[in-house]
Amino acid sequence: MHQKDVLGRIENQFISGLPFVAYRKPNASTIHAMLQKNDDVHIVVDFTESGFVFSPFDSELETIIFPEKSCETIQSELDAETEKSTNLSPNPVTQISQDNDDLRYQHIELIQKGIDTISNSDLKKIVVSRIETVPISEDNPMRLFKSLLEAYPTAFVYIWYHPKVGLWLGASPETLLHIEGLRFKTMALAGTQLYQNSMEVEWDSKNIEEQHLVTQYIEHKLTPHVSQISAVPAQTIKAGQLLHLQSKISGILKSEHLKEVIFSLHPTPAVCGLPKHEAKQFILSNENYDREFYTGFLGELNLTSLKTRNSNRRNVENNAYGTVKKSSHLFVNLRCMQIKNQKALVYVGGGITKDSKPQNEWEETVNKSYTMKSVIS
Ligand SMILES: C=C(O[C@H]1C=CC=C(C(=O)O)[C@@H]1O)C(=O)O
Repeated sequence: MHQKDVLGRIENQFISGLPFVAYRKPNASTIHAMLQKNDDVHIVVDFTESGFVFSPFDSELETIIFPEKSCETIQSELDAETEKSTNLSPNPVTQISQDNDDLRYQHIELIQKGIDTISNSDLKKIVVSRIETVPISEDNPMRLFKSLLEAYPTAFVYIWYHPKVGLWLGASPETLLHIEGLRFKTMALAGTQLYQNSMEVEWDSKNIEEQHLVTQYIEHKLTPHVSQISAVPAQTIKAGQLLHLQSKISGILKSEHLKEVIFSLHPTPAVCGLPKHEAKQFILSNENYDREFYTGFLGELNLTSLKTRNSNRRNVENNAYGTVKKSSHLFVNLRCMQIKNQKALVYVGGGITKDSKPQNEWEETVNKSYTMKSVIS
């Protein structure tokens, strides 16, 4: 299939009010889409199901799945034109409108409350977030999806729709879990600064410590579930016009049962805080809005693929005996927006520690908001 055919099929699905997801994995050139055949809301029971999952921030709430068996799956390679990045330039942080003054005041108050709570408790980190509402004239979300594909080739770019739940788009830089058989990969992502034409940047102690806390937490939480685990030292990575610190963590799981592994991580300190329970309580009582699926996770769950034994083998007969491998590829739902009533609800947040400076943390959320806003206006 060609890209325009896949985009045409998902557009028809949208017009018909039927659920679908379309996505492109980081640095990949294939668009995948799953089109559900009716508008039932399917809920995950135990994470042994196969399909595409969409899970909210609050892990007490239900995870939605487009089950593989209830969907038509289609795919296409990206057009050459879509594949090359448009290299969006960063919008200046100085364009702050009157509306933004109120948002700024409220968010700085929340950040300060986070810092005070950390100073007077055992909390080490809290990720506080906000929502920004942007009017949109665009009535065709496929164009937004196409712009995201063009702008963010290294991100997990998606559009997800269910008529009974909502319409979401995003370009996430963060893998929650990638599992093939028993092998897993994940990452500890934290720390943010604006990209200014160089990857050779210095990180201050606040960002280094914040990212280190995330790495330690992930290693600690995964230890009971793995027979092997290792983390590489943090590196600077680019996500749109932002830089983050990232450590890659990988190893071997003890069992294929994913539910415990997923929820030992989710929500990670990259989106919630440390200790997890106390940070989540702070968020639910103080943010004053519902994160819904922002900082939840989404992606392929238990999809099967046939791996041939050895593609170099001369013995063609042997190649016929491949092994069926299950794989899951889940991403954290960051740098995302929900489209509702001709408006884009853009979600942004950042990690607060005892060393946070409220004005800097505010500006960080403004910078993060441009990942979505740059494709809207
Ligand atoms: C919570 C967000 O980012 C997280 C991921 C990377 C860096 C982050 C930070 O520097 O605070 C956040 O933990 C967001 O983009 O809304």
